[in-house]
Amino acid sequence: MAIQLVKEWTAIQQFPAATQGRLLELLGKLKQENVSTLTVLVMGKGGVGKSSTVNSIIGDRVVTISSFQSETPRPVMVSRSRAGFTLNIIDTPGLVEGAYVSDQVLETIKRFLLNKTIDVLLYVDRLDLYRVDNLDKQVVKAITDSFGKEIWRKGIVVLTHAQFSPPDGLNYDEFFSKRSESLMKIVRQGSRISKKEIQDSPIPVVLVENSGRCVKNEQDEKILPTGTPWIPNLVQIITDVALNQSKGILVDRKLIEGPNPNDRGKLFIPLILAFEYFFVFKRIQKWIKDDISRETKPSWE
Ligand SMILES: Nc1nc2c(ncn2[C@@H]2O[C@H](COP(=O)(O)OP(=O)(O)OP(=O)(O)O)[C@@H](O)[C@H]2O)c(=O)[nH]1
Repeated sequence: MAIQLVKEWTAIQQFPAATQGRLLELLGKLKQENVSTLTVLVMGKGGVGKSSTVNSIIGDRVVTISSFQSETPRPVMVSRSRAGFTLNIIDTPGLVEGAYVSDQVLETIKRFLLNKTIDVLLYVDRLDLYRVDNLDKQVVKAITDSFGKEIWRKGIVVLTHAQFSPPDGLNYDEFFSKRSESLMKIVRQGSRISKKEIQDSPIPVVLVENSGRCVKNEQDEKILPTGTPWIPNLVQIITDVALNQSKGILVDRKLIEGPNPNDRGKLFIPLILAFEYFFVFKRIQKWIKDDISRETKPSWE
């Protein structure tokens, strides 16, 4: 097995002091909760800004932008450590090829993740799009079928291109909430998570602006149109999700090679049928037989 080289997270010093302070505070919070490693999986369609988001979080060009044009797209894990804490971010190739979810890409991602625990899933898409379609649903379904619907309890929907101006007449917050709602509907449908489940543990939707032209505040931090410095905001939500009640998803052989994790209950169907046959059907049959044998013939027969 190859030894994973964990580099020191020196690029954190590239961030403005305010961002650096906030990030170190969040790492401290994780360590306080006895979390010393965090593995974040980044997934989504091609070209939505997955690699750019990884680079933005690390603060350096650690993965090549649009690097997955080669013939054999492969996931890449970037590991950085700081003050005894290790952050692993796994960038993955776009899941869609042509008009379909690529089984081959999905398979490569699953095998890459073998024996790793996913603490947080960043499901990346763009803010500046108006529609969701069946392909989006298929992407969510493919992720769910691969890792089980519990993965969404560790999920964050990340919307890139946040510095986008909605067309005339549409207010930014309104556009954002419409886009989030339609994406959330797709996540619900693709993962077969009920409305109630989502209400009980909502999946956060977080804005990101990877462009070098992102507006900055007085402290030199990259901000969203709402004024929020987005890097500490994203890391804060990653921390919250990592520390939530749900356990991380361990990608073991059973998960990769076994049946669809959402269909596991189906294994019990033959057992339930056998139980019904012997304990319900057979018993009723016996009662009827006993009843017939006990029956006294009416006098007119
Ligand atoms: N303006 C703007 N451009 C972005 C943003 N995020 C990514 N881009 C650009 O979008 C293009 C695709 O970005 P990538 O980060 O390579 O997207 P990806 O999802 O990793 O793409 P694949 O590797 O093909 O799966 C690049 O030209 C980026 O510079 C963003 O938030 N704002």
